[in-house]
Amino acid sequence: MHQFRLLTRPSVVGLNSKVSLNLYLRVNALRFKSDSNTTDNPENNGGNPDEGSEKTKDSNLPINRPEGFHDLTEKFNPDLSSKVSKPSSGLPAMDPLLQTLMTKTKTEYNPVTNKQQEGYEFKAPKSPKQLYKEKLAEKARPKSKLYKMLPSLLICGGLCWGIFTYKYMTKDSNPNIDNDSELLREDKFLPYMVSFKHKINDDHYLIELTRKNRAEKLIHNEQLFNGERLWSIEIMQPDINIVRNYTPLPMYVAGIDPNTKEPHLRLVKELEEEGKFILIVKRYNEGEFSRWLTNRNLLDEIKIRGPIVEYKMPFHPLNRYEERPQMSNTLSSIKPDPTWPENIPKPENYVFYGAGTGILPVLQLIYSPNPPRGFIDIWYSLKDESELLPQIKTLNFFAEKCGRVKFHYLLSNDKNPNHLNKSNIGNPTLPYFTGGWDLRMSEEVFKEKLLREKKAEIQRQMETANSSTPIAVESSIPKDTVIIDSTTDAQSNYIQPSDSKIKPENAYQQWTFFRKARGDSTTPPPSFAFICGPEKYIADVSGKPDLNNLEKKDNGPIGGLLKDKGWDLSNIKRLQ
Ligand SMILES: Cc1cc2nc3c(=O)[nH]c(=O)nc-3n(C[C@H](O)[C@H](O)[C@H](O)COP(=O)(O)OP(=O)(O)OC[C@H]3O[C@@H](n4cnc5c(N)ncnc54)[C@H](O)[C@@H]3O)c2cc1C
Repeated sequence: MHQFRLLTRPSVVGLNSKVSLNLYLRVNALRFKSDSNTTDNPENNGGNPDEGSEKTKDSNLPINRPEGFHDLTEKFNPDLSSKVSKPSSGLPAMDPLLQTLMTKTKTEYNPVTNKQQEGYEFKAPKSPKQLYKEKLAEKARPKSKLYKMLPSLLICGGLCWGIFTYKYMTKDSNPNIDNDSELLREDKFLPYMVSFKHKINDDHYLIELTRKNRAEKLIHNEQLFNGERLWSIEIMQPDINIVRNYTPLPMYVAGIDPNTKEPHLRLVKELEEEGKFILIVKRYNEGEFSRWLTNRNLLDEIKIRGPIVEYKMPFHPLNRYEERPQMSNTLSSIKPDPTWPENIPKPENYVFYGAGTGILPVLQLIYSPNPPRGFIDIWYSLKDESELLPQIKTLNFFAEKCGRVKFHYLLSNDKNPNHLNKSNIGNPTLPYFTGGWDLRMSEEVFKEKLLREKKAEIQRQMETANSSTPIAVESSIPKDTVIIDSTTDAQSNYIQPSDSKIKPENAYQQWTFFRKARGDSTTPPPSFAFICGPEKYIADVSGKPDLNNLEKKDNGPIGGLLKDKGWDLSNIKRLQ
């Protein structure tokens, strides 16, 4: 019974024939040994030695016939196992070696992984027909999506590469293609077009210029106009290759009056409004360029380079604080100035002497966002009032009403000469800010002011409080502190009192009720002067400028009216 079980097991688990045979022989050897032991032991046979010898005869058959495996399998055919031996008292003990063999890991036999196997099979070469069929089957096999899209992807890639190469190669060769995304470039003329033209009087024109493809160019949020600098543009006349400077104003045409045909001008306030500006051009009959420019028609292209910075406002500590609000088209919408810190030097005040189109730089300054915080006294010499657009006159009036500027119009013609004279020129004063020393000084002034305020507050409290509860205040103020009277404080005229409960709604209210009312209406003395106009005008007012040097620094000696009043090269700027 046991013999049969062991014999059949290799075929069940699928071990290879060699292993089966080996296992079988070893098992039988053990079995026979075990059987012989059993037969030798009369107890195991139920004490019958004859029976035991008979059984030995039967069970020894495989040893007597050792010819081969086939004989053994025949002999131990499973059918023979039905021959049940006489039951013994107990199962025979299993040999430990046999047990380990039986528990050995059973692995599936795989001929492919058998490296020792050698094949001598001859594979006949495939016939052309077979090969053809295989090729067809290969073609018919379904392909991945990417594989199918590969040709289209390659074509697209090739096309993109071709377009890019073409654009790159023709980028600079074709000057008419506008590849620049800037509104203005200092080193290159960019295309603008005439978007509006209006004749102001016989020889003055208003021209609105708009950057070509402006909407695309606004993505960079370029801010051209800022009251911190005075700048102009250079316009090129392509036919005769000459260039002239013009001063753009931060304005654009928002509409046209149907009756007067005059343009409605709006100030450029937001970044989205940039890319447009207006020029006021005087046409000279002998002037080649001004004639060409004023002859341009609507939508004509004009090449412009810039911004050419003519003057940059020097640094002032107030620049770090809130800006002065920009002018507006209505007086009530001009926001009041912020309350600037008291311990900072006051902003500088200026005087501007301009003639004809020479007034335009100061208009650019006061109309731009972040206009100068100081006061500007403006002396404007002009031949005829008609050369001034009514809307510009109105804006100038608004600026005056906010206490930012004062315009003196000097109308002068051949019949009624009214030139700038000595009486119109004031003396220069020292600037409020000249460097770090000023900051230290102003801090001291501020500390003293705080002490003074504290003392005043405590005195008020003492007056109103019950006499039974005196407050010890004097101890908080150092004994050697010098208290300056508020009327001598240089800052007091400039800064609106911070404890004021009524806040002005606009710049006009701020000026009228808070500053002017306190006797602040007098023109503050200027510490810097600008002179701009025709050559002769500049020479008469301040002497002839001389820019013939590498740094383009004005070395021309001071002269004219300004020299007599004590001005020098350090506090003037001649814009020619
Ligand atoms: C920084 C700067 C900004 C300027 N901004 C403007 C501006 O916004 N609007 C504007 O119209 N011009 C402005 N100009 C002047 C402008 O650049 C030209 O000089 C002017 O248009 C004349 O050029 P033109 O070629 O027609 O005349 P030109 O051929 O140069 O001169 C011909 C004749 O015109 C007369 N003339 C030329 N210029 C003046 C002048 N300024 N005053 C009096 N007579 C003159 C002279 O008699 C001269 O002989 C500015 C100049 C500078 C330097």
